[in-house]
Amino acid sequence: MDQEYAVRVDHAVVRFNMASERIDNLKEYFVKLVRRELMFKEFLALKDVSFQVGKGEAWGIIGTNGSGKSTLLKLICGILKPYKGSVKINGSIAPLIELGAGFDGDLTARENIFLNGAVLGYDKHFMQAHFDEIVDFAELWNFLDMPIKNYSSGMAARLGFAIATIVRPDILICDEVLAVGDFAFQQKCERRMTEMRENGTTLLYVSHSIDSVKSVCDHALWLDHGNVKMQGDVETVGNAYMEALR
Ligand SMILES: Nc1ncnc2c1ncn2[C@@H]1O[C@H](COP(=O)(O)OP(=O)(O)OP(=O)(O)O)[C@@H](O)[C@H]1O
Repeated sequence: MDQEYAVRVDHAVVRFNMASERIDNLKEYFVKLVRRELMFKEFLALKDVSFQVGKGEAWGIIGTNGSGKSTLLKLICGILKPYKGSVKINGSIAPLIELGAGFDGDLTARENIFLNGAVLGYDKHFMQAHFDEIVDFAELWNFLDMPIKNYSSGMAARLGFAIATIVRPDILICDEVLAVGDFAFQQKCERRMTEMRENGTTLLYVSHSIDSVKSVCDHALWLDHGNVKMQGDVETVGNAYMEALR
């Protein structure tokens, strides 16, 4: 019964330490450290977040700038560790979080497809078998031998999305990356997310577009200053959020 969840977050707290004064060089840092003059200001990006995502569910994570959405996704992917609380995952995760995080700017797109595949745990043969499908989806046949550093952010997002979704993960995590794609590509991504959902993939999706969240997700989690303001079905939570923004 307990294995029915894909993601379970229990009372998670994420803390960042920020130096509260400007330190100009390493020497000054150590002098202050030795004299115990170094002051840190703790900042809780997530204060007490609990929610559970069932297998096959699609959750939209919504909230204003700085409310903790990306921090929550990074916590779920294991990029960040909770200061308190716990995160449990059932299944393989494909994170699509930071644009080009799995890319090397000096390598060509062709090389990066294999590199990114390896990062996601897939061998060369698997990537070779899916190569055409990836490039077709990203619509980047004419730019395959260009180094990724010359790609626009939208082009890099297309390629990242095409790779992350070809591998059919159990759990797909998408941050705002899709926002940099043009409208036609956003529509294409939404269709693919819906199709993956129909095949049982669990989805966590951060977006500022409530319409997009409503069209792809069945649940929503509304974050506000690092706390859960509301969670539940996407219509109710999405509408309450829109109402609060007015
Ligand atoms: N590495 C870090 N060090 C210190 N503070 C951080 C760090 N990463 C994020 N924060 C802070 O945590 C808070 C939440 O950031 P987060 O990126 O999760 O917000 P968000 O909801 O995704 O915002 P946006 O809608 O603007 O993308 C912000 O106040 C941010 O400044």
